[in-house]
Formats: sequence, C-alpha cells, structure tokens
Amino acid sequence: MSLALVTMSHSPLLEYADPPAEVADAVQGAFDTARAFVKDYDPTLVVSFAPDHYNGFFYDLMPPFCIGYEAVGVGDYGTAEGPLNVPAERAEELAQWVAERDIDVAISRRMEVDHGAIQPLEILFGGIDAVPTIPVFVNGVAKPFVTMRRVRRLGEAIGAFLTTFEDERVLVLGSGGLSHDPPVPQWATADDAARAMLLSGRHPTAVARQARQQRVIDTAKAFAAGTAAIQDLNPAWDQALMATLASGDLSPIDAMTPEQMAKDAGNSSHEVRTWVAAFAALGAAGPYDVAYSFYRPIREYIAGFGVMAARTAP
Ligand SMILES: O=C(O)/C=C/c1cccc(O)c1O
Ligand SMILES: [Fe+2]
Repeated sequence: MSLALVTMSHSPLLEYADPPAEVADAVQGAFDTARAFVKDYDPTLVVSFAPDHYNGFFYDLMPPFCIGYEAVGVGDYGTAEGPLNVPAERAEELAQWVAERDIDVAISRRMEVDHGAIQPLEILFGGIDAVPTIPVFVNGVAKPFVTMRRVRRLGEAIGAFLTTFEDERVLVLGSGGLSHDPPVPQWATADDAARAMLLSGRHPTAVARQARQQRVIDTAKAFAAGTAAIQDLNPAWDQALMATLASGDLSPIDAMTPEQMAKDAGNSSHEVRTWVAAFAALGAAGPYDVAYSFYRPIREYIAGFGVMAARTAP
C-alpha cells in the first residue's frame, strides 16, 4: 500500500503581508505544484499533522499529541470556520492502533483547529470538508516538548496503520515550520493578561482576536523592514532539515533537542514536528521519492517557507 505526502509551511501573513511580487508569485507557484501533485494522486483520505497556536489547545490541558474524532475550524486570520469532514470511525481505529503501539495520544471528540490545520486544506483542496480528513494535533508551541524520537515514532505508528488500508489513497499532510519566531507568547515571559490567554483563552471576542492578530501583522512588517525584535530565519538550518527528510533516513532527527532548535531556528521551529511525523508516516510504507521541493526564507511571512511533495517509490 503506497502513501503520498505534502508538507508545507503555513503563515497567516499570506493574506496580510505584501512581499515583492516575485516572492509572492514563487509561493503561489509552489502551491500550484503541490495542488497538481494532490490532484494527480486523488486522495480518498487525508491525515493532517498540524500544530495549534493557543486557539484550540491551552495550558489548562496541553497534550503532546491529539487525534480528532471531530474537528471544527475556529476561523482565525480569516480561515474557514466550521466542521471538517472527519471519518470518526477511522479516527477511533487510528487512536486505538496507536495506543496499542505504546504511544500515548489524547483524543478529542470536538477538536478546535486554527490556521495551522486549516490553511493547507484550503490551499490544496479549496475548502475544509472536500476530502475526509483525520486531524492530528502535534504540539509545536507550548513547553514542555516531547523528544523528536517520540514524534518520529508517532508518525511511524500512524503510517503503519495507514498501510493496512487496501481501499484508500491516503495523503499525509504536515503543516508548519520551518525556522521562525513569530510573537506567539511564551508562558515564561508572558504578563498576567497573556498568561490568562495561554491558560484558557478559548473563543476570544472579535476585538481580542483582532488585537492579537494585528500584533503579528505589525511584527511581520517590522521584520521585513529589519526592525523587529524577533529571531531571524535560518535558511541553512531549514535546508539541512529538508535534506534529511528527503533522504529517507530520519534517524539524525532524534538528536535534535528543543533547546537547540529554539536557539538555532526560533521558538516556533518546533512546528517542524509535524513534518517529521508526516515523513515518518510516509516512510512506514517503504522507500519514497521526493517529487517536489521548494524553499524561500520570507521575512514578510515570518517563515522559512518550504513545500515538499513525496510519494512511496514504485
Ligand atoms: O499568530 C499566530 O498565532 C501565529 C502566527 C504565525 C506567523 C508566521 C508563521 C506561523 O507558522 C505562524 O503560526
Ligand atoms: Fe504556525
């Protein structure tokens, strides 16, 4: 049973920033290529590994991983609001399979997902309910972080489950990364108001959401102008990681530590956990070929911006 994969950076700033036309066009070209890859594969099921940015998961209960049996988009940054098309029985079977392989995952019967999960579905499929999708939350912003080996093992376990389907064409998605350090608050440095949001800031008022988003939009403008107090992108780190993922041997990733990742590639570099899980899932079906790889460091989007597409080798 073969699998296919698309991993892509997301950025809410795609809709709110104005990079040079050549850069915006290159990104749109990468999306076009990924869309054509997906159209050609024609998936019947998507398993989407995505982080959250304190829109669905908060410090009142923060799991490292969570499989959604149902899911609803919260509509941040103008992304689609409302239910995803989640095949609940398949999701339940997946959670059982993973639990039996010694990986502890939370489950949610009403997972709330943000731009991290929604943006790739909108870009690749034009909507959030076009193809049955099992959402898998992978914590990429909130300390403490599990080891990268654990993330790889989650991906391998999920991939092994997917290879048992004779009747599906499964696409695994990974959303997030690469190097980037957007102004998502950190518990250790947050003031009381920010801590209240990090603890249980579900369903903010429109005014509160707007203020939070405007801060990120303003930071992106300043970052592009060279005046933002956030960590710079790290193209060498990004491209080295993409080369490892493309190689088919993910073992070097086990040595990556959260501390070094944040130091080298910013506090949101932990979002690459979704890419690692997705590639590990793909690898469970055997050797794979990378069909497409795109990378640009784009300050206007606060993102080392990558897109990869791959498929089990024939
Ligand atoms: O505002 C947020 O919660 C996150 C913003 C952001 C900005 C740039 C790249 C990303 O991956 C983000 O999630
Ligand atoms: Fe993100």
